[in-house]
Amino acid sequence: MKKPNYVVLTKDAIQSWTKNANASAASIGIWSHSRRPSSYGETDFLHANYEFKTFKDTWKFLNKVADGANSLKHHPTITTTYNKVEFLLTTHDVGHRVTNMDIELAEAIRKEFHPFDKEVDKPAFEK
Ligand SMILES: C[C@H](O)[C@H](O)[C@H]1CNC2=NC(N)=NC(=O)C2=N1
Repeated sequence: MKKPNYVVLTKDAIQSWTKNANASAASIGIWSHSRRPSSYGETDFLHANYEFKTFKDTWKFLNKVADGANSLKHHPTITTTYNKVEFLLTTHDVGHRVTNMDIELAEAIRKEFHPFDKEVDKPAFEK
């Protein structure tokens, strides 16, 4: 399969994206950039946690994300338990760095979350 032209992003470029993305988020769906050792060596990734009202909503969302990832040909690492979802986004093809494709996928995830955003009870001070 043909691979996209990946652009490995600088720390500053990633930071400016997370800052902008998080400006409109409350406590759910905050994106951050981290680096940690893994079995592949150092791994750079974008990270976020999401929360839903029900298990059913969680999987409605996850199925949309799966469709989006398939279209983009870029796939997230997902950990999910009941109403919680954790994403790790990194680009394997360039040695586990954060690229333009991770940002595109993160944007697709953020978009899919919109219909669910209002449903989750937020602490009173955030309402
Ligand atoms: C050929 C195909 O597009 C590539 O193997 C894609 C598939 N999905 C991918 N997903 C992620 N997260 N990183 C990749 O490097 C990657 N590569």
